[in-house]
Amino acid sequence: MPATSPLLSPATRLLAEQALSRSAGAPLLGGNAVQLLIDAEAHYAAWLDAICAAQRCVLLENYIIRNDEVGRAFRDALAERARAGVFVAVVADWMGCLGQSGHAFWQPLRAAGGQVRIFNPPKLGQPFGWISRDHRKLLVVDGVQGFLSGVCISAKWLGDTRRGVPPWRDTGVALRGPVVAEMQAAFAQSWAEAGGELPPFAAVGDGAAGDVALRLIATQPASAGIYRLDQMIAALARRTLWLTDAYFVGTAPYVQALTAAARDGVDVRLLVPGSSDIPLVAGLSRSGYRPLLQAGIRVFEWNGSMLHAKTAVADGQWARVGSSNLNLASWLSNREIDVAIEDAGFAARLATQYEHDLGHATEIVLSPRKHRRDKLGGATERPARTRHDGGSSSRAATGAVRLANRMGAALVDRRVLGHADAGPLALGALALLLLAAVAWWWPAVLAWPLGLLCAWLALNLAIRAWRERRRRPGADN
Ligand SMILES: O=P(O)(O)OC[C@H](O)CO
Repeated sequence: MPATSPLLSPATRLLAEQALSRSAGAPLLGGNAVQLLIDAEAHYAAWLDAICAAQRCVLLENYIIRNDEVGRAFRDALAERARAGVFVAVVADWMGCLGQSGHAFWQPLRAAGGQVRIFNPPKLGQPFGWISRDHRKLLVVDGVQGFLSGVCISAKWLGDTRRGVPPWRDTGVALRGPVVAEMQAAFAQSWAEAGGELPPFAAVGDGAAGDVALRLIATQPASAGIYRLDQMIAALARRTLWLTDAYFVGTAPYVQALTAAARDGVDVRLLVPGSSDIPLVAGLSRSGYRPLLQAGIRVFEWNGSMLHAKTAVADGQWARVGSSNLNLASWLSNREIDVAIEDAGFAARLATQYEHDLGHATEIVLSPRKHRRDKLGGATERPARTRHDGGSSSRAATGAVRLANRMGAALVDRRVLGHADAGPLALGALALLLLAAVAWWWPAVLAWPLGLLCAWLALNLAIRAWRERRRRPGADN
């Protein structure tokens, strides 16, 4: 499947290389060194070590940076480097950080000379602009060391020993080599999007640091590189495709790609949280298991506090690690950053970790009457649930999209619905019945919010029209 796979002839390999480059929108870069990072403790140690040793610049972009002991350790390390004359720039997402950290949290860093930009706060003229989030987890230091991951900066990832909550399971990588210049360029785009250009830096180290070939896929809203790549990998996999995801809500084309691979005999596995920080989404994700299981895909639920990793490993040759969840928010509307690695050594390390993770997971199997959960050998009991503070843009979106998909399919008879669709459909029917009752007896309860929504949209459209009218002709060229 991947271009380097020994399973392919040279001609097929060339074709696969072309297909992967075009679908990802990213060329294959050789000469890199990659280190696998497992769980937040290893991440925070490596990230803080790199920040504390920075001599020229630190570029940090993260969806959530929380005002707790972990967030403050990062902020203080960044402030110390800024005081020492290092260029420090931080992009944090407005929605990810909502209720997690505010203006006052960043004051010490700004006072030390560091710069902080909050990505995409609500703006007049963009009533649905909030949907697009900066969901990346990226750190670049001195142009020579880069990190990307699923890990945010929050003590939540470390668990809570007093309450018996183990650390979250998450995955990232530390990178050196030519890819770091690409990571820096990806940060520069987010920085510019959040308010203005980065100052020019001295040339970054782009010399070879190892022998790993990879693609850096830094997506922007609607660029969909990861969406195309995920489907392409499902199409090209020949023996194994092992996926881990925190908020899986597959679209029909993606589920079709996975089921087609499984029906061709590919060993397709999906590892998802058993106890999610968003129980509603976990429940809705579960309702999508049946078509996967019926096609022969093996589904596993993690028994720990929360599985937050976003990884894929295929045919012992290809691996993906990063911030993208397998759902529409990540595929189409967010800024994400992932790395697709074509290296047997790295793929073997990730596959070994996957098998280790399955030792702490419960396999979900179909039974004639209901789903039955089979424990794997060595599986552990599920610990206490995680706290439900903090938010992901994926969460509400994934639940709403799945429910809307089911209802849409039922109403227009677009696809065959199964037993597992009954629950969401009944929920939708109940909600619509309640709405109908409210509209009948208390119309003002619906009319007022609808009127306000229309006024709000009208105001935003008018502002947008006014701005467009004031733009100089040709300003887009
Ligand atoms: O959107 P994610 O995947 O970074 O997840 C964020 C967490 O859900 C925060 O609780």
